[in-house]
Amino acid sequence: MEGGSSGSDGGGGGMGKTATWMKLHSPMYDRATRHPFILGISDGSVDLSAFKRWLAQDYIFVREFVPFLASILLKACKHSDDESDMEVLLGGMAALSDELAWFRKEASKWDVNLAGVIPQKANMDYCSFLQSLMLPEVDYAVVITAFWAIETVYQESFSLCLHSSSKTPEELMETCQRWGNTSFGHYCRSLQKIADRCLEKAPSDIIKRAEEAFIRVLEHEINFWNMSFAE
Ligand SMILES: Cc1ncc(CN)c(N)n1
Repeated sequence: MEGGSSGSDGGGGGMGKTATWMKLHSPMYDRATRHPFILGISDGSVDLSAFKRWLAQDYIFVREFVPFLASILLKACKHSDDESDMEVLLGGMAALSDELAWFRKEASKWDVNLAGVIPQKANMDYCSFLQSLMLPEVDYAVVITAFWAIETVYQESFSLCLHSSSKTPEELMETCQRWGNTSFGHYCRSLQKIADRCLEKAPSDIIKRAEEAFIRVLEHEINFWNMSFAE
C-alpha cells in the first residue's frame, strides 16, 4: 500500500499500531482514500465544479490546519523524547506555507474567489474537531496519530491519480502531484514512525483515544470529499 505498508513496523520489527488500525478499519480507510471524487479525477470523469468547490473549502481547512500543527509543535517541544520530531514537524509547517500560496494561485487559475467562500458544515465540523485536539490536555501521541492520518489520506488518495493507468486531466495533475508525490509519501512515513514510537510507550487509555482519533479523521475526510458533490 503506497504511503502505508513500508512504514508499518513501528520501528520495532512487528506491525506498528497505525498499520494495525489501517487493516482493522480498512473498509472505512478505503472509503476515505478511494472516494468517488478521487476516482473521478483518476478516470477523468470529475465534474470541474466539484473540483472548484473542493479547492475553495480546502483552502479554509488548510488555514485552520496551521494552528493545529503549531499546537503539535508545542507538544513535541514539551513531551517528545526524540529531537528529530521537531525537524519533521517544522518541515511540515514550511510545506503548509507553500501550500497556502499554491491554493491562492490555483484559485485564481480556476476563477475561484477565496475571499467569498462560506465554509460548509462538514468543513466546520472538521475544523471544530481539530480545535478539540489543540487543547493542552490532549496527549501528543493522540494528536500526532491524527496528524499522520490526515496527511496520509491525502497522500494515498492523490497518489492514486498519478498511477500510469489513471486518466487524470492534465489541468489537475499539479494538484495530484502536490500530495501524491513520493517526497510527501516519505513525509507521511516519517509521521507514521513518530506516531508508532509514541503509541508503543503509551498507556492503554491513550492508545484507545488515538485509535478513536484515527477513526474520526477517516469519517471527517469522507464527509469532506462528499462536500465537493453538494451544490
Ligand atoms: C481535508 C484535508 N485533509 C488533508 C489535507 C492535507 N494537508 C488537506 N489539505 N485537506
